[in-house]
Amino acid sequence: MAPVAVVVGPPGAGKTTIGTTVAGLLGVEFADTDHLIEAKAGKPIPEIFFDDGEDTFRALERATISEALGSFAGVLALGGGAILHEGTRDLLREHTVVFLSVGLSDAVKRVGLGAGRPLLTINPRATLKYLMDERRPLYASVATHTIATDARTPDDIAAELVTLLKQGS
Ligand SMILES: Nc1ncnc2c1ncn2[C@@H]1O[C@H](COP(=O)(O)OP(=O)(O)OP(=O)(O)O)[C@@H](O)[C@H]1O
Ligand SMILES: O=C(O)C1=C[C@@H](O)[C@@H](O)[C@H](O)C1
Ligand SMILES: [Mg+2]
Repeated sequence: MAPVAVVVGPPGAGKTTIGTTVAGLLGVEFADTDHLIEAKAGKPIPEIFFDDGEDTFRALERATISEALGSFAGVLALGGGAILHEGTRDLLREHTVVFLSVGLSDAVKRVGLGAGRPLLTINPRATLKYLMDERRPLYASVATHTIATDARTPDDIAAELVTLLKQGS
């Protein structure tokens, strides 16, 4: 068993929004690894970062993704930084992985002040630019499909993704 699609991209790319819509259109379940991790840890992500540190969070994230890749058949959205972990990138080989790309100005509008995002609490715009520049090649390296999302509605993006999945290309 494997997800019909794994959705990756930076904070604000629309992974949760598009993933939920696509799952609805396909009649399958949607899951977000951030929520699975919070359930497993019994506390919110900012608390995991604060109490245990980012390395512990990334290890927990990798274990959660590994489990979901083998047991979940719906649309799976990953956390924005999941691809930073080499072990997680390795897990994604052989899966259908969709990179939702977004430029800095649309991402900033969508993320707002970064509330609830532990890595974006200070100067969200500059931090987001840094994160996106660092991560873009990593998202691209795991992606089987890339969809540009700037200035497009979630419904339009979701429809393109469903078409890509149905084509199996
Ligand atoms: N294509 C879009 N156009 C305009 N707004 C969008 C678009 N996609 C998502 N949004 C809005 O941007 C915000 C962030 O979207 P969403 O939570 O889906 O992103 P995400 O990639 O899951 O982020 P995170 O990595 O923080 O989980 C939401 O308020 C959502 O409604
Ligand atoms: O971009 C990131 O590194 C993160 C994104 C969120 O989805 C969460 O996984 C967490 O806040 C870390
Ligand atoms: Mg999300």
